[in-house]
Amino acid sequence: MNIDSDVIQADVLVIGFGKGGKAVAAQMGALGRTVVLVERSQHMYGGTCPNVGCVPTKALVHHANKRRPEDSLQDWYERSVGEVQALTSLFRAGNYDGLNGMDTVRVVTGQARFEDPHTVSVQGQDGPLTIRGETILINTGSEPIVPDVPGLQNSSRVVTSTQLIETSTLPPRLGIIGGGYLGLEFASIYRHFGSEVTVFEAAEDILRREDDDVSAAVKAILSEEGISLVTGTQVLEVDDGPAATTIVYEQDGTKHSTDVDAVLVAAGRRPVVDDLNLEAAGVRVSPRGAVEVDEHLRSSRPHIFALGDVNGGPQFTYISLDDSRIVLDQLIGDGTRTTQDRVAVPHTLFITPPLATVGLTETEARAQGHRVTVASQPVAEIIAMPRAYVVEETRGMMKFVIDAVTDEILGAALLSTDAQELINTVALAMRHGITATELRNSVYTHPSSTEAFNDVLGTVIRTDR
Ligand SMILES: Cc1cc2nc3c(=O)[nH]c(=O)nc-3n(C[C@H](O)[C@H](O)[C@H](O)COP(=O)(O)OP(=O)(O)OC[C@H]3O[C@@H](n4cnc5c(N)ncnc54)[C@H](O)[C@@H]3O)c2cc1C
Ligand SMILES: NC(=O)c1ccc[n+]([C@@H]2O[C@H](COP(=O)([O-])OP(=O)(O)OC[C@H]3O[C@@H](n4cnc5c(N)ncnc54)[C@H](O)[C@@H]3O)[C@@H](O)[C@H]2O)c1
Repeated sequence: MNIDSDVIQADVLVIGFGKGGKAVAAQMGALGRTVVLVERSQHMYGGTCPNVGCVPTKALVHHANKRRPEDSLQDWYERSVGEVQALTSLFRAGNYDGLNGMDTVRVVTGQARFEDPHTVSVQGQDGPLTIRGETILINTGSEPIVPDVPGLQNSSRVVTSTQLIETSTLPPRLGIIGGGYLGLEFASIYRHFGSEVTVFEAAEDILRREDDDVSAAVKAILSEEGISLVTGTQVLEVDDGPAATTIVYEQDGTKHSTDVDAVLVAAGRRPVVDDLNLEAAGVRVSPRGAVEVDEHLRSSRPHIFALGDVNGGPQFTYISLDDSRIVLDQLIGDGTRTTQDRVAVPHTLFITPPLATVGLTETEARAQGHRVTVASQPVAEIIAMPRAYVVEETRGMMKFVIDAVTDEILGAALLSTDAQELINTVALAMRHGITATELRNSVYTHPSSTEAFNDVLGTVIRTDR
């Protein structure tokens, strides 16, 4: 690493230890470029996903579902939180050592702030430092939005997802504001741990993008599990009492209230840009608060890129990773790859069983002018998939939306055990033009969940003539 009059020089300076930035850092470091990666918190080496996001929450899904009826709720929960924290520590250390252990890469711990378009100052554990980067990557992620509800900001029982998963006391009653990805996943996790859960969603319904049959199947599972979904609601007030917090809300013109022991804010996340002093760098921010980027992820300063949640794109770890491919293509490739190249990007909502989706819904496909064939089955009736019975999870359904003329797979919604894996096969098939008939007639291992495709794709429930 070149040290020139107290200024550290880097070929590549990465701000934030997110997925995309660390992938570029590792690749550029391996090519012999000097890389400095600045992360503001020693608890966040590796970024949101392995520390406070995907990994711990999916580990909690796993632990919550392993609880036996005879286990004490609190003991099981506390043990689970401990095990998940041990796992995240392991991943955190691995992330730090993996990068900092490279001769060409240095991880600096502290808050980064632009001084000019090429210079960043760092305050914190390793600071004060000044770092000059030829190329700079902003990869600072996102943070929870706390809605402007009276009492919410100051309530001692309001928590973010990060705070909740680190608290070893199970809230007997959990209120969740927001019924999106976070809200529904946490509702499922905490219900399985034994909390009474109420979700307050402002929109008229949850999963509005999904077809009615799919969202009805999800809602049936959630409500059979005892999760209360309050939709089309406005939370009016959050009121701390000595023993509980009262959530006052309005639904259908009537005021109601519910007492809870903890309130999880799950109302969306916004890009982290506030402390970066982007004005000093001449980097523009969009009206929605994200770093403005073009399809190659270059900001208004072409040597400064933004990757992951901070650029206002879809907030998923695999999108941040894909951002790294675009940036690497700019730095060392032929520079043709863009955000527009992404097709058939799948998503999974990790309730139990998970809901994984890709492509168009039936409604969207018709709206786009396709004549549609729908193949669908409840999981319990898929004879070719004994795995559902083997793992004792026969709830859910699988649905494929197929072009009735070309046999092209337009989309799928899989509410099923292993759906988070299955959907990647469907997405790959869609990307490579494999038809519904080909996917149906493929040879799959037995007993596996993929075998379901042999049955479901042959079970046409309606087709447009
Ligand atoms: C509870 C939860 C569960 C999720 N589950 C999933 C899931 O199952 N699957 C999925 O794909 N996605 C999931 N997500 C979303 C996913 O975690 C994010 O989309 C992804 O982690 C974003 O990564 P990133 O590269 O944008 O940056 P991040 O991983 O968010 O990293 C940004 C880093 O920048 C640091 N930083 C910020 N400002 C500064 C500064 N000024 N100086 C230095 N460092 C700074 C932060 O401390 C942080 O470590 C989940 C999110 C949450 C909150
Ligand atoms: N499995 C996954 O891939 C996964 C899991 C968790 C989070 N994430 C990512 O993290 C992002 C953030 O998750 P999220 O669930 O916070 O955001 P979200 O945008 O998915 O959902 C937020 C929900 O809160 C509702 N809402 C907003 N203000 C409200 C209010 N005042 N009262 C009631 N409801 C309100 C919105 O209508 C929306 O349904 C997601 O968009 C997703 O990209 C992904």
